Amino acid sequence: MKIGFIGLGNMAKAMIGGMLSKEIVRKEDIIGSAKTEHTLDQVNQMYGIMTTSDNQLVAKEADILFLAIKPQFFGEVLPEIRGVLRKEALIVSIAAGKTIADIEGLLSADIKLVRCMPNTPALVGEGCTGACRNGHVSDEEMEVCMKLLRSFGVAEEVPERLINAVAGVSGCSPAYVFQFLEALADGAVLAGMPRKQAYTFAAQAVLGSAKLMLETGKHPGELKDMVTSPAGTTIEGVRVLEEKGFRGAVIDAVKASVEKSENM
Ligand SMILES: NC(=O)C1=CN([C@@H]2O[C@H](COP(=O)(O)OP(=O)(O)OC[C@H]3O[C@@H](n4cnc5c(N)ncnc54)[C@H](OP(=O)(O)O)[C@@H]3O)[C@@H](O)[C@H]2O)C=CC1
Ligand SMILES: O=C(O)[C@@H]1CCC=N1
Repeated sequence: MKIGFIGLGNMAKAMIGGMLSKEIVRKEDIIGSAKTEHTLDQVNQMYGIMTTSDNQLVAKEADILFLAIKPQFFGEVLPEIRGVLRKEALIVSIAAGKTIADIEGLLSADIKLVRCMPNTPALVGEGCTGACRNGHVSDEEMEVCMKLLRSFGVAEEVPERLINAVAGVSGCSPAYVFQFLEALADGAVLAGMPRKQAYTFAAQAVLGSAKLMLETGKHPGELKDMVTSPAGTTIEGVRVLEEKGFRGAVIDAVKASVEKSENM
Protein backbone atom coordinates (compact mmCIF):
# COMPACT_ATOMS: atom_id res chain seq x y z
CA MET A 1 0.00 0.00 0.00
CA LYS A 2 1.45 3.37 -1.05
CA ILE A 3 0.84 6.40 1.17
CA GLY A 4 1.10 9.83 -0.45
CA PHE A 5 1.39 13.24 1.18
CA ILE A 6 0.81 16.47 -0.70
CA GLY A 7 2.38 19.00 1.63
CA LEU A 8 5.23 18.09 3.96
CA GLY A 9 4.91 20.72 6.65
CA ASN A 10 4.57 20.54 10.42
CA MET A 11 1.52 18.26 10.50
CA ALA A 12 2.58 15.92 7.68
CA LYS A 13 6.03 15.48 9.27
CA ALA A 14 4.42 14.68 12.64
CA MET A 15 2.19 12.04 11.02
CA ILE A 16 4.99 10.52 8.93
CA GLY A 17 7.31 10.42 11.95
CA GLY A 18 4.59 8.76 14.02
CA MET A 19 3.67 6.21 11.33
CA LEU A 20 7.29 5.20 10.73
CA SER A 21 8.14 4.85 14.41
CA LYS A 22 5.26 2.39 14.91
CA GLU A 23 6.49 0.45 11.85
CA ILE A 24 2.95 0.28 10.45
CA VAL A 25 4.30 1.70 7.20
CA ARG A 26 7.73 1.31 5.61
CA LYS A 27 9.59 4.39 4.46
CA GLU A 28 9.71 2.89 0.93
CA ASP A 29 5.91 3.03 0.89
CA ILE A 30 5.61 6.78 1.52
CA ILE A 31 5.97 9.45 -1.13
CA GLY A 32 5.49 13.15 -0.53
CA SER A 33 5.52 16.46 -2.35
CA ALA A 34 6.13 20.02 -1.24
CA LYS A 35 6.93 23.38 -2.79
CA THR A 36 10.54 24.14 -1.88
CA GLU A 37 13.78 22.22 -2.37
CA HIS A 38 14.58 22.91 1.28
CA THR A 39 11.56 20.92 2.50
CA LEU A 40 12.00 18.15 -0.07
CA ASP A 41 15.63 17.61 0.98
CA GLN A 42 14.89 17.97 4.70
CA VAL A 43 12.04 15.43 4.74
CA ASN A 44 13.95 13.01 2.53
CA GLN A 45 16.89 13.17 4.93
CA MET A 46 14.81 13.05 8.11
CA TYR A 47 12.60 10.09 7.19
CA GLY A 48 14.19 8.47 4.14
CA ILE A 49 10.95 8.74 2.15
CA MET A 50 10.86 9.67 -1.53
CA THR A 51 10.10 13.36 -2.05
CA THR A 52 9.26 15.25 -5.21
CA SER A 53 7.95 18.63 -6.33
CA ASP A 54 5.52 16.77 -8.63
CA ASN A 55 2.08 16.68 -6.95
CA GLN A 56 0.63 14.70 -9.84
CA LEU A 57 3.19 11.92 -9.39
CA VAL A 58 2.22 11.59 -5.71
CA ALA A 59 -1.50 11.65 -6.58
CA LYS A 60 -1.00 8.97 -9.26
CA GLU A 61 0.99 6.63 -7.01
CA ALA A 62 -0.97 6.84 -3.78
CA ASP A 63 -3.49 4.28 -2.55
CA ILE A 64 -4.11 6.60 0.39
CA LEU A 65 -3.45 10.26 -0.37
CA PHE A 66 -3.15 12.80 2.46
CA LEU A 67 -3.92 16.39 1.53
CA ALA A 68 -1.62 18.17 3.98
CA ILE A 69 -1.42 21.63 2.46
CA LYS A 70 -2.89 24.78 3.97
CA PRO A 71 -6.61 25.25 3.24
CA GLN A 72 -5.73 28.44 1.36
CA PHE A 73 -3.92 26.33 -1.30
CA PHE A 74 -6.73 23.83 -1.95
CA GLY A 75 -8.11 25.94 -4.82
CA GLU A 76 -4.70 25.83 -6.55
CA VAL A 77 -3.52 22.26 -5.82
CA LEU A 78 -6.70 20.15 -6.06
CA PRO A 79 -7.53 21.09 -9.67
CA GLU A 80 -3.90 20.20 -10.51
CA ILE A 81 -4.31 16.59 -9.27
CA ARG A 82 -7.98 16.06 -10.15
CA GLY A 83 -7.30 14.42 -13.52
CA VAL A 84 -4.73 11.87 -12.30
CA LEU A 85 -6.35 10.47 -9.15
CA ARG A 86 -6.96 6.73 -9.22
CA LYS A 87 -10.64 5.83 -8.89
CA GLU A 88 -10.00 3.42 -5.99
CA ALA A 89 -7.67 5.79 -4.09
CA LEU A 90 -8.73 7.01 -0.65
CA ILE A 91 -8.24 10.77 -0.23
CA VAL A 92 -7.67 11.97 3.34
CA SER A 93 -7.83 15.71 3.98
CA ILE A 94 -6.35 17.07 7.20
CA ALA A 95 -7.19 20.71 6.44
CA ALA A 96 -9.03 22.90 8.90
CA GLY A 97 -12.22 24.40 7.55
CA LYS A 98 -12.44 22.47 4.27
CA THR A 99 -15.66 20.45 4.30
CA ILE A 100 -16.38 17.19 2.51
CA ALA A 101 -18.63 19.18 0.15
CA ASP A 102 -15.84 21.73 -0.53
CA ILE A 103 -13.34 18.99 -1.39
CA GLU A 104 -15.81 17.00 -3.53
CA GLY A 105 -16.50 20.27 -5.34
CA LEU A 106 -12.82 20.73 -6.14
CA LEU A 107 -12.13 17.06 -7.02
CA SER A 108 -15.24 15.04 -7.80
CA ALA A 109 -18.37 13.93 -5.98
CA ASP A 110 -17.33 10.31 -6.74
CA ILE A 111 -14.08 10.23 -4.74
CA LYS A 112 -13.59 8.18 -1.60
CA LEU A 113 -12.96 10.91 0.96
CA VAL A 114 -12.05 11.05 4.63
CA ARG A 115 -11.86 14.42 6.38
CA CYS A 116 -9.84 14.35 9.55
CA MET A 117 -8.29 16.64 12.15
CA PRO A 118 -5.04 15.34 13.71
CA ASN A 119 -2.62 17.15 16.01
CA THR A 120 1.16 17.52 16.27
CA PRO A 121 1.73 15.18 19.27
CA ALA A 122 1.38 12.53 16.51
CA LEU A 123 5.14 12.96 16.16
CA VAL A 124 5.66 11.16 19.47
CA GLY A 125 2.82 8.67 18.99
CA GLU A 126 0.45 10.64 21.25
CA GLY A 127 -1.71 12.27 18.59
CA CYS A 128 -5.46 12.64 18.70
CA THR A 129 -7.48 12.54 15.48
CA GLY A 130 -11.17 12.88 14.72
CA ALA A 131 -12.23 11.61 11.29
CA CYS A 132 -15.39 11.50 9.17
CA ARG A 133 -16.06 10.11 5.69
CA ASN A 134 -18.25 10.58 2.64
CA GLY A 135 -20.69 7.97 1.36
CA HIS A 136 -18.17 6.26 -0.95
CA VAL A 137 -15.89 5.00 1.84
CA SER A 138 -16.83 1.50 2.98
CA ASP A 139 -16.50 0.28 6.57
CA GLU A 140 -13.46 -1.81 5.54
CA GLU A 141 -11.76 1.17 3.85
CA MET A 142 -12.48 3.37 6.88
CA GLU A 143 -10.97 0.73 9.15
CA VAL A 144 -7.75 0.73 7.08
CA CYS A 145 -7.63 4.52 7.36
CA MET A 146 -8.36 4.50 11.11
CA LYS A 147 -5.61 1.94 11.64
CA LEU A 148 -3.18 4.31 9.94
CA LEU A 149 -4.41 7.26 12.02
CA ARG A 150 -4.14 5.14 15.19
CA SER A 151 -0.51 4.38 14.35
CA PHE A 152 0.32 7.82 15.80
CA GLY A 153 -2.20 8.07 18.64
CA VAL A 154 -5.88 7.95 19.48
CA ALA A 155 -8.29 8.20 16.55
CA GLU A 156 -12.08 8.16 16.57
CA GLU A 157 -14.72 8.51 13.89
CA VAL A 158 -16.99 11.51 14.51
CA PRO A 159 -19.84 13.05 12.51
CA GLU A 160 -18.64 15.88 10.25
CA ARG A 161 -20.57 18.46 12.33
CA LEU A 162 -18.08 17.78 15.19
CA ILE A 163 -14.85 18.14 13.20
CA ASN A 164 -14.55 21.84 14.07
CA ALA A 165 -14.99 20.96 17.75
CA VAL A 166 -12.16 18.43 17.32
CA ALA A 167 -10.06 21.25 15.85
CA GLY A 168 -10.67 23.35 18.96
CA VAL A 169 -10.23 20.69 21.64
CA SER A 170 -7.27 18.78 20.19
CA GLY A 171 -6.13 20.12 16.77
CA CYS A 172 -5.31 23.62 18.05
CA SER A 173 -5.08 22.97 21.79
CA PRO A 174 -1.44 21.82 21.83
CA ALA A 175 -0.63 25.50 21.17
CA TYR A 176 -2.68 26.56 24.20
CA VAL A 177 -1.01 23.85 26.29
CA PHE A 178 2.43 25.09 25.25
CA GLN A 179 1.41 28.62 26.24
CA PHE A 180 0.35 27.22 29.62
CA LEU A 181 3.62 25.28 29.94
CA GLU A 182 5.69 28.37 29.18
CA ALA A 183 3.76 30.34 31.79
CA LEU A 184 3.98 27.54 34.36
CA ALA A 185 7.74 27.35 33.89
CA ASP A 186 8.03 31.14 34.07
CA GLY A 187 6.32 30.94 37.45
CA ALA A 188 8.95 28.48 38.65
CA VAL A 189 11.73 30.69 37.24
CA LEU A 190 10.22 33.57 39.21
CA ALA A 191 10.59 31.39 42.31
CA GLY A 192 14.28 30.78 41.48
CA MET A 193 14.29 27.51 39.52
CA PRO A 194 16.69 27.21 36.53
CA ARG A 195 14.70 27.47 33.27
CA LYS A 196 15.63 24.07 31.86
CA GLN A 197 14.57 22.31 35.04
CA ALA A 198 11.38 24.41 35.13
CA TYR A 199 10.37 23.13 31.65
CA THR A 200 10.95 19.53 32.73
CA PHE A 201 8.88 19.92 35.91
CA ALA A 202 6.10 21.81 34.12
CA ALA A 203 5.85 19.31 31.24
CA GLN A 204 5.97 16.29 33.53
CA ALA A 205 3.24 17.78 35.75
CA VAL A 206 0.97 18.27 32.73
CA LEU A 207 1.79 14.84 31.28
CA GLY A 208 1.21 13.16 34.65
CA SER A 209 -2.08 15.00 35.22
CA ALA A 210 -3.39 14.02 31.77
CA LYS A 211 -2.36 10.41 32.37
CA LEU A 212 -3.98 10.40 35.81
CA MET A 213 -7.28 11.54 34.31
CA LEU A 214 -7.16 9.06 31.41
CA GLU A 215 -6.05 6.09 33.50
CA THR A 216 -8.35 6.58 36.51
CA GLY A 217 -11.33 7.80 34.49
CA LYS A 218 -12.02 10.24 37.34
CA HIS A 219 -13.73 13.59 36.80
CA PRO A 220 -11.18 16.44 36.51
CA GLY A 221 -12.96 18.25 39.37
CA GLU A 222 -12.41 15.27 41.68
CA LEU A 223 -8.73 15.13 40.70
CA LYS A 224 -8.42 18.88 41.35
CA ASP A 225 -9.96 18.41 44.79
CA MET A 226 -7.44 15.63 45.56
CA VAL A 227 -4.63 18.22 45.17
CA THR A 228 -6.33 21.04 46.99
CA SER A 229 -5.83 20.77 50.75
CA PRO A 230 -8.00 22.90 53.07
CA ALA A 231 -6.17 26.15 53.88
CA GLY A 232 -3.28 24.79 51.83
CA THR A 233 -1.07 26.11 49.05
CA THR A 234 -3.02 24.91 46.00
CA ILE A 235 -6.27 26.67 46.84
CA GLU A 236 -4.37 29.98 46.77
CA GLY A 237 -3.38 29.34 43.14
CA VAL A 238 -6.83 28.00 42.23
CA ARG A 239 -8.41 31.18 43.63
CA VAL A 240 -6.11 33.39 41.53
CA LEU A 241 -6.93 31.44 38.35
CA GLU A 242 -10.66 31.74 39.05
CA GLU A 243 -10.32 35.49 39.74
CA LYS A 244 -8.44 35.98 36.47
CA GLY A 245 -11.04 34.09 34.44
CA PHE A 246 -8.78 31.16 33.49
CA ARG A 247 -11.59 28.72 32.66
CA GLY A 248 -13.60 31.31 30.76
CA ALA A 249 -10.49 32.27 28.79
CA VAL A 250 -9.86 28.64 27.81
CA ILE A 251 -13.50 28.08 26.78
CA ASP A 252 -13.39 31.28 24.71
CA ALA A 253 -10.12 30.19 23.08
CA VAL A 254 -11.69 26.90 21.95
CA LYS A 255 -14.79 28.79 20.77
CA ALA A 256 -12.64 31.20 18.73
CA SER A 257 -10.79 28.31 17.03
CA VAL A 258 -14.07 26.48 16.29
CA GLU A 259 -15.60 29.65 14.83
CA LYS A 260 -12.55 30.30 12.68
CA SER A 261 -12.75 26.70 11.36
CA GLU A 262 -16.41 27.28 10.50
CA ASN A 263 -15.63 30.48 8.62
CA MET A 264 -12.48 29.66 6.66
N1 LIG B 1 -0.07 22.27 12.28
C1 LIG B 1 -1.02 21.66 12.96
O1 LIG B 1 -0.94 21.52 14.18
C2 LIG B 1 -2.23 21.11 12.25
C3 LIG B 1 -2.47 21.37 10.91
N2 LIG B 1 -3.57 20.86 10.29
C4 LIG B 1 -3.79 21.13 8.86
O2 LIG B 1 -2.69 20.60 8.17
C5 LIG B 1 -2.48 21.33 6.98
C6 LIG B 1 -1.02 21.69 6.89
O3 LIG B 1 -0.68 22.49 8.00
P1 LIG B 1 0.83 22.64 8.48
O4 LIG B 1 1.52 21.34 8.30
O5 LIG B 1 0.77 23.27 9.81
O6 LIG B 1 1.34 23.68 7.38
P2 LIG B 1 2.83 23.98 6.90
O7 LIG B 1 2.83 25.38 6.38
O8 LIG B 1 3.79 23.59 7.94
O9 LIG B 1 2.99 22.98 5.66
C7 LIG B 1 2.34 23.17 4.43
C8 LIG B 1 3.07 22.34 3.40
O10 LIG B 1 2.43 22.52 2.15
C9 LIG B 1 3.43 22.64 1.17
N3 LIG B 1 2.91 23.33 -0.02
C10 LIG B 1 2.59 24.64 -0.19
N4 LIG B 1 2.15 24.85 -1.46
C11 LIG B 1 2.23 23.64 -2.09
C12 LIG B 1 1.95 23.21 -3.41
N5 LIG B 1 1.49 24.04 -4.36
N6 LIG B 1 2.15 21.92 -3.72
C13 LIG B 1 2.61 21.04 -2.78
N7 LIG B 1 2.90 21.39 -1.52
C14 LIG B 1 2.71 22.68 -1.18
C15 LIG B 1 4.53 23.42 1.83
O11 LIG B 1 5.74 23.23 1.11
P3 LIG B 1 7.12 23.96 1.56
O12 LIG B 1 7.47 23.38 2.88
O13 LIG B 1 8.06 23.55 0.50
O14 LIG B 1 6.82 25.42 1.60
C16 LIG B 1 4.54 22.75 3.21
O15 LIG B 1 5.34 21.60 3.19
C17 LIG B 1 -3.41 22.54 7.03
O16 LIG B 1 -4.48 22.33 6.16
C18 LIG B 1 -3.86 22.58 8.47
O17 LIG B 1 -5.18 23.08 8.59
C19 LIG B 1 -4.46 20.05 10.95
C20 LIG B 1 -4.27 19.75 12.27
C21 LIG B 1 -3.17 20.29 13.04
O1 LIG C 1 -3.90 26.66 13.06
C1 LIG C 1 -4.43 25.93 12.21
O2 LIG C 1 -5.23 26.40 11.39
C2 LIG C 1 -4.12 24.44 12.18
C3 LIG C 1 -5.36 23.61 12.20
C4 LIG C 1 -5.43 23.00 13.57
C5 LIG C 1 -4.15 23.32 14.15
N1 LIG C 1 -3.42 24.08 13.36
